[in-house]
Amino acid sequence: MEKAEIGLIGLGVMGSNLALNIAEKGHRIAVFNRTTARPHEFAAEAGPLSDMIVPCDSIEALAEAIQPPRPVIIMTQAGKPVDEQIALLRGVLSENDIVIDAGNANFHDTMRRFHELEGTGLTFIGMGVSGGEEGARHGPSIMVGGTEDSYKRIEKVLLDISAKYQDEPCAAWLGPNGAGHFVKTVHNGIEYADMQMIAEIYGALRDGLGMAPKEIGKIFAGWNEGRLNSYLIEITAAVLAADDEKTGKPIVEVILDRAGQKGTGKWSVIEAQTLGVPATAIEAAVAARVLSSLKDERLAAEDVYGARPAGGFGGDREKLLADLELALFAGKIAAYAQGFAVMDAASREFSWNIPLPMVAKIWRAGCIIRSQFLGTLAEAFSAGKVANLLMAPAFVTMMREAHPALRRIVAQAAEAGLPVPALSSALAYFDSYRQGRGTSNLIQAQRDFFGAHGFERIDEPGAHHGPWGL
Ligand SMILES: NC(=O)C1=CN([C@@H]2O[C@H](COP(=O)(O)OP(=O)(O)OC[C@H]3O[C@@H](n4cnc5c(N)ncnc54)[C@H](OP(=O)(O)O)[C@@H]3O)[C@@H](O)[C@H]2O)C=CC1
Ligand SMILES: O=C(CO)[C@H](O)[C@H](O)COP(=O)(O)O
Repeated sequence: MEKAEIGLIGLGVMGSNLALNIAEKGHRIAVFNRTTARPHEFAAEAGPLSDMIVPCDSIEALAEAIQPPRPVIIMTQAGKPVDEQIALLRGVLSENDIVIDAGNANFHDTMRRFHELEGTGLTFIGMGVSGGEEGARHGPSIMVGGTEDSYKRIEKVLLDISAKYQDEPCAAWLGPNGAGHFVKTVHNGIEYADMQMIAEIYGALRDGLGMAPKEIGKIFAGWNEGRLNSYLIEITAAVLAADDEKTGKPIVEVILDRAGQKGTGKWSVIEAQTLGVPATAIEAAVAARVLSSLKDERLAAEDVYGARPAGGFGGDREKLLADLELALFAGKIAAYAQGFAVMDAASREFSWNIPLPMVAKIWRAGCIIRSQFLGTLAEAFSAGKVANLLMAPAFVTMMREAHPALRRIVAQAAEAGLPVPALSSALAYFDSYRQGRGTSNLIQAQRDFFGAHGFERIDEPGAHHGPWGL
């Protein structure tokens, strides 16, 4: 039988769709799965693509089915399963073969795995894939970390299967070892912030203005035609328009207000803190998911403190809706500024040299946060390096227009008792970032007072102590 060009382990949601995508683009693929009946079922269900798929019922059969040097994609649950699959592959692969982890790995694991395979003759690639089920099937955004040489060896397949933005493939090599998975982690951190801010605006429309889901859905659909045009706004409109088959009610009304998480948002925040980069909107979004999970405690607290009175958002309705759209846009700018600052700091810390304009470019299509906004962002980064996205001339213009609306919405929400943690964190970040004279002179003095930590003066260099008279 003709040998396959590439292998894949893990025929779950992402792996099976990625395998179909690879097969459809003309690359013969060998597949293996822990539940060994699955590869045969999968190949049988693949219709006209079946001829391009080689089902394997053992890891040995997988290795045997691929033409050396073999690239093998692992698309299993992240963590221990990946280490287990690598251990199995080490027993059957040989010199120059490439092991590619395409799941949502923590980049520290990716760096460890990369170093563990050094000197074995095998090479490791950590590859972030975004786009969910549909993206994996028809074109995801692909963020690759590893040696440039190993990337070049799989580049053709990756460019073929990736999403295209105006014919430009949304796949790229972003740097050595952990760079690809780090970028995917921050992508997800930004995704958390985007989703949380959208949910906060939904809350303002639902609880502040008393609007019904379908009405809110139409507003989001309208916004999707303008500056907020993005996949997440588009699916929000679709979700709000959908009815539950069981009850006939809007589906969003029967879904519990408790969201789970798998770790990438939290990792973004941990790495931001470790690198000393403020990522307040992402932090607020992660915390909001945690708070959402405390459903019973929230109900008990509502009993104790009383529910907030309904409504609370007033004034001219058209102006208010325009403010809500602009507020979401301003929050988005701040969240992306934070995410890109985190990647920039990591790139310097780990000497990855991540091409930030390229990151923005490969996020323009295929991934969950794809948007018109990322086109503008890619142009801004390509025009020259800036300390922060908030300092890029195009974004200065946009933020000047948008931040007053964010301020009005956060103020109204606070007054009405409606939580808008990500939006208010984004505003506080912006206000702190553009405040030439802050208040940390007092923090310096306090630290010196209680711990003799010393402080800097505005009028002479060196460390000084205050007249505390202790
Ligand atoms: N779903 C999404 O939208 C996205 C997911 N990802 C990431 O892709 C990866 C796969 O996710 P997804 O496809 O959604 O997950 P699924 O749960 O759909 O599939 C998981 C796959 O992993 C296999 N697996 C689980 N545990 C083990 C183990 N201990 N040893 C070997 N194989 C194992 C399963 O095999 P079996 O059939 O035997 O159970 C199955 O093939 C994850 O890292 C996820 O975070 C990335 C981007 C988007
Ligand atoms: O990577 C993804 C999208 O880009 C996955 O869907 C991921 O699971 C999303 O994160 P979480 O489950 O924590 O919401």
